[in-house]
Amino acid sequence: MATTGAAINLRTPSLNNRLSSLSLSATKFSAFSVTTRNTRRRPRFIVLAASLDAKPTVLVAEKLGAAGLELLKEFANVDCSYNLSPEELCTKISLCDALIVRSGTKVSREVFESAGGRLKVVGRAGVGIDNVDLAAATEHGCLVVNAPTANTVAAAEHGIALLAAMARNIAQADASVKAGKWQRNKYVGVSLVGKTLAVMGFGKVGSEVARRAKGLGMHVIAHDPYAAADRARAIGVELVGFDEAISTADFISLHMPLTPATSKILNDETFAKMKKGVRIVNVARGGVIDEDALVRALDAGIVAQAALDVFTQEPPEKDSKLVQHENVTATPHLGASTVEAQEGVAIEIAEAVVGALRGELAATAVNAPMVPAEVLTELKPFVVLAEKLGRLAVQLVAGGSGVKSVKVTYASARAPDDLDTRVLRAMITKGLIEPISSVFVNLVNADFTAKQRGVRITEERITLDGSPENALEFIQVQIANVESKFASAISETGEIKVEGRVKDGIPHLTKVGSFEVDVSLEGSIILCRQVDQPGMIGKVGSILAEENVNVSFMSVGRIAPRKQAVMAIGVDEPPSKESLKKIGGIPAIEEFIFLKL
Ligand SMILES: NC(=O)C1=CN([C@@H]2O[C@H](COP(=O)(O)OP(=O)(O)OC[C@H]3O[C@@H](n4cnc5c(N)ncnc54)[C@H](O)[C@@H]3O)[C@@H](O)[C@H]2O)C=CC1
Ligand SMILES: O=C(O)C(=O)COP(=O)(O)O
Repeated sequence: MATTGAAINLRTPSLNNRLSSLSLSATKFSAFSVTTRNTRRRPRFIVLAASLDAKPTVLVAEKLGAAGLELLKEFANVDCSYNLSPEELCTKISLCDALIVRSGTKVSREVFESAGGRLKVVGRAGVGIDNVDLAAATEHGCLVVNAPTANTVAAAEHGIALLAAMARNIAQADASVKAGKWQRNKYVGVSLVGKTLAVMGFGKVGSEVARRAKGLGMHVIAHDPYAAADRARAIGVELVGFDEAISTADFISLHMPLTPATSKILNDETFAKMKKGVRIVNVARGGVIDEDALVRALDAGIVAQAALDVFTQEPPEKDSKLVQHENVTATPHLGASTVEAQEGVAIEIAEAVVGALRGELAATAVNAPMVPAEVLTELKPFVVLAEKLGRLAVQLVAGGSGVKSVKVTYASARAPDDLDTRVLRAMITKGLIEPISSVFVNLVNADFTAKQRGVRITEERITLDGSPENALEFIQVQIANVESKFASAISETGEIKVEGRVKDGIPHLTKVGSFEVDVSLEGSIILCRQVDQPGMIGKVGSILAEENVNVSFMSVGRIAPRKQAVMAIGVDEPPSKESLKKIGGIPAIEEFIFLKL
């Protein structure tokens, strides 16, 4: 039943008038299309999909570098309110489009729930996002971005500072001198040179610590289940297993994130495996150490000293046994606190937040796929196509059918692993779900929302021959086990099927059911199935012209001359019910549907 044939394009600024006088027939061409240039609008790549007509409001809840604040102020109203109580934060948040925090603010589920859907982005001006409830953010479609690079060196330098200060009792000796004492024998330290340092977590900070420790003449080993051995080898570090790292080290420096898997990773059991007299530095997160177990290990002399920048509870209790321990050096979470790092972090997070509010995909998104900028640029028109195909497909479903199973097919000459379809899948989901619910869907919550609504989306790749110049040839969306309001949208295999391509940067609908059409996906669309005969385009065109509805694109796909045909008409304005009724009343028209894009 598939239709074939060439398409011709006639470009004209006022198509309706011409159509009514020309009464064009489709009989000469198995596919015929007319487009007007002036209807082209640059599709905006909206990820957060919220139109910010007024200036957005950004709540900055912790101190941020001046350069970052300036950047934010150019784009948004900035409310700097520090030291808010959890209740105050929940009250304020419903008036904010974005929130910027550091490690001192808990962005809990209640915050997202109190936001009433307005909060679109949380910016973490730093690395660790353990203070943000990511699951709640994702469920509420709120993007979380961080500033992962600007404080790396500062944190590594602080780690090294603590390492050296601990080994030479700097803090204790300083306090002693200030107390009027001169205790040269008490504060004899240990040397770093030749000692083994185990870097736990060989990421950005860990590898910078390793590099610096090598410069101090230390033997550096590292443990990181996800790090590449060649990256470690390149700086002369051997990657080893967890037990080997902790049992051979004279010094252990922690640089992994706090996650359920790393929570209390140092505990009674693991302290027991360490060399007696080991020294520990923690610039990561307090929660990676069982702090009570550390106190026991310090008391038992298993751990000779600890230098801690981070604590499970910040600030810790005044009488915390750990902080008060004479072999503990403590700093108040200062790892990222250098002038340089704070300026860098502030700029990094301000750019990420403004970009996200503008609808750009954030490169530092924590709860959404991170897609390289060049890939995004290439996929942009397909992203628009994907959403519109989803939107069209779901509007073709007959009421009460319930969308449960959707298959998306991507046809491309690219190798499957050379095409990142996550953004496309998210946008198809957005298109499918938004027209039938009040849920706001974006790249962040698309998969979650689909799952929650019981919509199963499967993806399939067709690898085409030919040059992989274009990222994609076409995208097909099929909805199985449903009835359609427009029977012609059901394919030979029984699913609702729509297919689209990008032509000249503009998304086009190129197939409905088994009918090949060609209509640019702008404005809205009328689909009609009719008996193929002369004068049909003209008749429909004149009805639309009567009420000044501008036709942007028109195409007819048919199975055979003078048999059934599907006419797809792109319109800039939605026609009135009366006009649609008149179109439906044309004797040769068997069924029709009006679809909003
Ligand atoms: N004290 C402070 O002010 C600062 C603290 N940080 C903390 O340092 C942590 C590390 O920061 P970056 O190096 O920038 O992050 P990163 O993401 O570059 O590195 C973390 C590394 O930990 C590894 N890892 C994950 N699970 C592990 C496990 N079970 N065992 C060993 N390694 C594991 C990862 O594979 C990754 O290579 C952050 O999560 C943050 O909590 C970061 C900056 C400043
Ligand atoms: O970036 C991180 O993970 C940090 O721990 C830095 O925290 P801060 O921004 O100084 O509160």
